[in-house]
Amino acid sequence: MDFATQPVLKVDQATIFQGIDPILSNVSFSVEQHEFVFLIGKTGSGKSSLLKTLYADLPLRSGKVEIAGFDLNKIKNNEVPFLRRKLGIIFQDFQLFNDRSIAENLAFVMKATGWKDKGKIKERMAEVLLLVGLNNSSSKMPHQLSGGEQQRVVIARALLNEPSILLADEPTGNLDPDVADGIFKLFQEINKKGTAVLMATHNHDLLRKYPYRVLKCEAGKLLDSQTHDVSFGSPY
Ligand SMILES: Nc1ncnc2c1ncn2[C@@H]1O[C@H](COP(=O)(O)OP(=O)(O)OP(=O)(O)O)[C@@H](O)[C@H]1O
Repeated sequence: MDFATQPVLKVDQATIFQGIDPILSNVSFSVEQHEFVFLIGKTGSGKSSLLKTLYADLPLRSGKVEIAGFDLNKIKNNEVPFLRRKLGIIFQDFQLFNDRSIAENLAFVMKATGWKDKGKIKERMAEVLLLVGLNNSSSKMPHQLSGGEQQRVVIARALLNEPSILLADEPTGNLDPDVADGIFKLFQEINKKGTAVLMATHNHDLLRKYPYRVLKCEAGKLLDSQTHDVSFGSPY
Protein backbone atom coordinates (compact mmCIF):
# COMPACT_ATOMS: atom_id res chain seq x y z
CA MET A 1 0.00 0.00 0.00
CA ASP A 2 1.28 3.47 -0.82
CA PHE A 3 0.78 5.48 2.37
CA ALA A 4 1.94 8.66 0.65
CA THR A 5 -1.34 8.80 -1.25
CA GLN A 6 -3.64 7.88 1.67
CA PRO A 7 -5.95 10.66 2.89
CA VAL A 8 -4.98 11.93 6.31
CA LEU A 9 -8.65 11.98 7.31
CA LYS A 10 -11.48 9.82 6.02
CA VAL A 11 -15.02 10.06 7.38
CA ASP A 12 -17.63 7.64 6.12
CA GLN A 13 -21.34 7.86 6.93
CA ALA A 14 -20.71 9.25 10.41
CA THR A 15 -23.32 10.76 12.70
CA ILE A 16 -22.03 13.47 15.02
CA PHE A 17 -23.75 13.51 18.42
CA GLN A 18 -23.92 15.82 21.42
CA GLY A 19 -25.20 13.44 24.11
CA ILE A 20 -28.16 11.68 22.56
CA ASP A 21 -28.84 14.46 20.05
CA PRO A 22 -27.64 13.87 16.50
CA ILE A 23 -26.10 17.15 15.27
CA LEU A 24 -24.89 16.10 11.80
CA SER A 25 -25.85 12.93 9.95
CA ASN A 26 -24.50 11.10 6.89
CA VAL A 27 -21.17 12.86 7.18
CA SER A 28 -18.72 11.61 4.55
CA PHE A 29 -15.59 13.38 3.37
CA SER A 30 -11.83 12.93 3.07
CA VAL A 31 -8.95 15.33 3.56
CA GLU A 32 -5.82 14.61 1.57
CA GLN A 33 -2.31 15.17 2.85
CA HIS A 34 -1.30 18.79 2.06
CA GLU A 35 -4.95 19.90 1.72
CA PHE A 36 -6.33 23.13 3.26
CA VAL A 37 -10.05 22.96 4.05
CA PHE A 38 -12.37 25.53 5.63
CA LEU A 39 -15.21 24.38 7.89
CA ILE A 40 -18.08 26.85 8.04
CA GLY A 41 -21.69 27.06 9.18
CA LYS A 42 -23.92 29.19 11.38
CA THR A 43 -23.34 29.29 15.11
CA GLY A 44 -24.62 26.04 16.65
CA SER A 45 -24.54 24.19 13.30
CA GLY A 46 -22.04 21.58 14.48
CA LYS A 47 -18.51 22.70 13.51
CA SER A 48 -17.01 22.26 16.98
CA SER A 49 -18.92 19.01 17.52
CA LEU A 50 -17.41 17.60 14.32
CA LEU A 51 -13.88 18.68 15.29
CA LYS A 52 -14.33 17.29 18.81
CA THR A 53 -15.37 13.95 17.35
CA LEU A 54 -12.26 13.96 15.16
CA TYR A 55 -9.95 14.40 18.15
CA ALA A 56 -11.92 11.89 20.20
CA ASP A 57 -13.34 14.35 22.71
CA LEU A 58 -16.83 13.24 21.66
CA PRO A 59 -17.42 9.53 21.05
CA LEU A 60 -17.97 8.25 17.53
CA ARG A 61 -21.16 6.20 17.81
CA SER A 62 -22.08 5.65 14.21
CA GLY A 63 -20.10 5.54 10.97
CA LYS A 64 -16.38 5.29 10.33
CA VAL A 65 -13.53 7.73 10.90
CA GLU A 66 -9.86 7.19 10.18
CA ILE A 67 -7.55 10.04 11.10
CA ALA A 68 -3.75 10.25 11.11
CA GLY A 69 -3.54 6.46 10.94
CA PHE A 70 -6.01 5.87 13.82
CA ASP A 71 -9.36 4.14 13.45
CA LEU A 72 -11.75 5.98 15.79
CA ASN A 73 -14.11 3.00 15.86
CA LYS A 74 -11.43 0.93 17.52
CA ILE A 75 -9.51 3.49 19.55
CA LYS A 76 -9.22 2.78 23.30
CA ASN A 77 -9.18 5.51 25.93
CA ASN A 78 -5.51 4.93 26.67
CA GLU A 79 -4.67 5.43 22.99
CA VAL A 80 -6.31 8.86 22.71
CA PRO A 81 -3.16 10.75 23.84
CA PHE A 82 -1.24 9.02 21.02
CA LEU A 83 -3.88 10.12 18.51
CA ARG A 84 -3.68 13.71 19.78
CA ARG A 85 0.09 13.71 19.32
CA LYS A 86 -0.52 13.22 15.62
CA LEU A 87 -3.07 16.04 15.50
CA GLY A 88 -2.37 19.70 16.09
CA ILE A 89 -5.39 21.07 17.96
CA ILE A 90 -5.90 24.84 18.13
CA PHE A 91 -8.77 26.80 19.67
CA GLN A 92 -9.58 30.46 19.80
CA ASP A 93 -8.92 30.85 23.52
CA PHE A 94 -5.22 30.45 23.86
CA GLN A 95 -5.06 28.02 26.76
CA LEU A 96 -1.51 28.74 27.83
CA PHE A 97 -0.45 28.33 31.46
CA ASN A 98 -0.19 31.95 32.57
CA ASP A 99 2.18 31.19 35.44
CA ARG A 100 4.79 29.57 33.17
CA SER A 101 7.11 31.01 30.56
CA ILE A 102 6.68 30.17 26.88
CA ALA A 103 9.55 27.66 27.12
CA GLU A 104 7.93 26.06 30.18
CA ASN A 105 4.58 25.89 28.41
CA LEU A 106 6.15 24.05 25.49
CA ALA A 107 8.34 21.83 27.67
CA PHE A 108 5.26 20.79 29.66
CA VAL A 109 3.60 19.42 26.53
CA MET A 110 6.81 17.79 25.32
CA LYS A 111 7.38 15.98 28.61
CA ALA A 112 3.73 14.87 28.68
CA THR A 113 4.13 13.46 25.17
CA GLY A 114 7.23 11.45 25.84
CA TRP A 115 10.18 13.78 25.12
CA LYS A 116 13.04 13.08 27.56
CA ASP A 117 16.33 14.29 26.07
CA LYS A 118 16.90 17.89 27.25
CA GLY A 119 19.02 18.77 24.21
CA LYS A 120 16.37 17.53 21.79
CA ILE A 121 13.62 19.33 23.72
CA LYS A 122 15.56 22.61 23.44
CA GLU A 123 16.29 22.07 19.78
CA ARG A 124 12.69 21.27 18.79
CA MET A 125 11.37 24.16 20.88
CA ALA A 126 13.70 26.57 19.08
CA GLU A 127 12.58 25.15 15.71
CA VAL A 128 8.86 25.62 16.30
CA LEU A 129 9.29 29.09 17.82
CA LEU A 130 11.36 30.11 14.79
CA LEU A 131 8.65 28.73 12.52
CA VAL A 132 6.01 30.95 14.11
CA GLY A 133 8.33 33.98 14.23
CA LEU A 134 8.85 34.05 18.01
CA ASN A 135 12.45 32.91 18.35
CA ASN A 136 13.28 35.57 20.96
CA SER A 137 10.31 34.99 23.23
CA SER A 138 10.96 31.70 24.97
CA SER A 139 11.71 33.25 28.37
CA LYS A 140 8.70 35.57 28.33
CA MET A 141 5.50 34.99 30.28
CA PRO A 142 2.25 34.73 28.28
CA HIS A 143 0.99 38.12 29.61
CA GLN A 144 4.10 39.76 28.12
CA LEU A 145 2.91 38.75 24.64
CA SER A 146 0.11 40.20 22.52
CA GLY A 147 -2.98 38.13 21.67
CA GLY A 148 -1.61 37.35 18.22
CA GLU A 149 1.75 36.32 19.67
CA GLN A 150 0.05 34.09 22.23
CA GLN A 151 -1.88 32.41 19.42
CA ARG A 152 1.47 31.87 17.62
CA VAL A 153 2.75 30.10 20.73
CA VAL A 154 -0.34 27.88 20.68
CA ILE A 155 0.37 27.07 17.03
CA ALA A 156 4.03 26.35 17.86
CA ARG A 157 2.83 24.04 20.64
CA ALA A 158 0.53 22.24 18.19
CA LEU A 159 3.45 21.69 15.82
CA LEU A 160 5.86 20.19 18.38
CA ASN A 161 5.12 16.59 17.45
CA GLU A 162 4.95 17.16 13.68
CA PRO A 163 1.21 16.48 13.31
CA SER A 164 -0.16 15.22 10.01
CA ILE A 165 -3.20 17.49 10.30
CA LEU A 166 -4.06 20.68 12.18
CA LEU A 167 -7.62 20.94 13.52
CA ALA A 168 -8.32 24.59 14.24
CA ASP A 169 -11.55 25.87 15.80
CA GLU A 170 -11.93 29.62 15.11
CA PRO A 171 -8.20 30.22 15.60
CA THR A 172 -8.46 33.89 14.61
CA GLY A 173 -11.79 34.57 16.33
CA ASN A 174 -10.53 36.80 19.14
CA LEU A 175 -7.93 38.70 17.15
CA ASP A 176 -8.17 42.02 15.35
CA PRO A 177 -8.27 41.71 11.54
CA ASP A 178 -4.59 42.50 10.81
CA VAL A 179 -3.35 40.11 13.45
CA ALA A 180 -5.85 37.48 12.30
CA ASP A 181 -4.48 37.85 8.78
CA GLY A 182 -0.94 37.18 10.02
CA ILE A 183 -2.10 34.07 11.87
CA PHE A 184 -3.95 32.87 8.80
CA LYS A 185 -0.81 33.32 6.68
CA LEU A 186 1.09 31.25 9.22
CA PHE A 187 -1.43 28.43 8.75
CA GLN A 188 -0.87 28.71 5.00
CA GLU A 189 2.91 28.47 5.42
CA ILE A 190 2.55 25.40 7.63
CA ASN A 191 0.19 23.89 5.07
CA LYS A 192 2.66 24.56 2.23
CA LYS A 193 5.26 22.58 4.17
CA GLY A 194 2.95 19.55 3.98
CA THR A 195 0.58 19.60 6.99
CA ALA A 196 -3.13 19.30 6.17
CA VAL A 197 -5.35 21.96 7.79
CA LEU A 198 -9.05 21.78 8.69
CA MET A 199 -10.05 25.21 9.98
CA ALA A 200 -13.46 26.20 11.35
CA THR A 201 -14.09 29.87 10.76
CA HIS A 202 -16.78 32.55 10.73
CA ASN A 203 -14.47 34.84 8.78
CA HIS A 204 -16.03 34.88 5.34
CA ASP A 205 -13.53 37.43 4.05
CA LEU A 206 -11.00 34.62 4.23
CA LEU A 207 -13.25 32.39 2.14
CA ARG A 208 -13.64 35.05 -0.50
CA LYS A 209 -9.91 35.75 -0.54
CA TYR A 210 -8.60 32.19 -0.52
CA PRO A 211 -10.40 29.69 -2.72
CA TYR A 212 -9.74 26.59 -0.66
CA ARG A 213 -12.23 23.77 -0.43
CA VAL A 214 -15.15 24.49 1.94
CA LEU A 215 -17.16 22.11 4.14
CA LYS A 216 -20.38 23.64 5.42
CA CYS A 217 -22.57 22.47 8.30
CA GLU A 218 -26.13 23.21 7.35
CA ALA A 219 -29.47 21.80 8.54
CA GLY A 220 -27.90 18.70 10.11
CA LYS A 221 -25.78 17.83 7.08
CA LEU A 222 -22.24 18.53 5.92
CA LEU A 223 -22.02 20.01 2.41
CA ASP A 224 -18.75 19.84 0.47
CA SER A 225 -17.80 22.49 -2.10
CA GLN A 226 -16.23 19.69 -4.15
CA THR A 227 -19.67 18.20 -4.75
CA HIS A 228 -22.18 20.95 -3.81
CA ASP A 229 -22.67 24.57 -4.60
CA VAL A 230 -21.77 25.90 -1.15
CA SER A 231 -22.76 29.50 -0.50
CA PHE A 232 -20.90 31.51 2.12
CA GLY A 233 -22.61 34.85 1.70
CA SER A 234 -23.72 35.46 5.27
CA PRO A 235 -21.17 35.08 8.04
CA TYR A 236 -23.60 33.77 10.67
N1 LIG B 1 -21.49 20.34 25.67
C1 LIG B 1 -22.65 20.31 25.01
N2 LIG B 1 -23.69 19.62 25.47
C2 LIG B 1 -24.86 19.55 24.81
N3 LIG B 1 -25.09 20.16 23.64
C3 LIG B 1 -24.09 20.87 23.11
C4 LIG B 1 -22.81 20.98 23.76
N4 LIG B 1 -22.01 21.73 22.98
C5 LIG B 1 -22.73 22.09 21.91
N5 LIG B 1 -23.98 21.57 21.98
C6 LIG B 1 -25.04 21.72 20.97
O1 LIG B 1 -24.64 21.11 19.76
C7 LIG B 1 -25.03 21.89 18.64
C8 LIG B 1 -23.80 22.20 17.80
O2 LIG B 1 -22.92 23.04 18.53
P1 LIG B 1 -21.44 23.32 18.07
O3 LIG B 1 -20.73 23.95 19.23
O4 LIG B 1 -20.87 22.09 17.48
O5 LIG B 1 -21.70 24.40 16.91
P2 LIG B 1 -20.69 25.37 16.16
O6 LIG B 1 -21.07 25.31 14.71
O7 LIG B 1 -19.29 25.02 16.51
O8 LIG B 1 -21.08 26.76 16.75
P3 LIG B 1 -20.18 28.10 16.98
O9 LIG B 1 -19.95 28.66 15.60
O10 LIG B 1 -21.08 28.97 17.79
O11 LIG B 1 -18.93 27.70 17.69
C9 LIG B 1 -25.73 23.13 19.20
O12 LIG B 1 -27.11 22.88 19.16
C10 LIG B 1 -25.25 23.19 20.63
O13 LIG B 1 -26.22 23.76 21.45
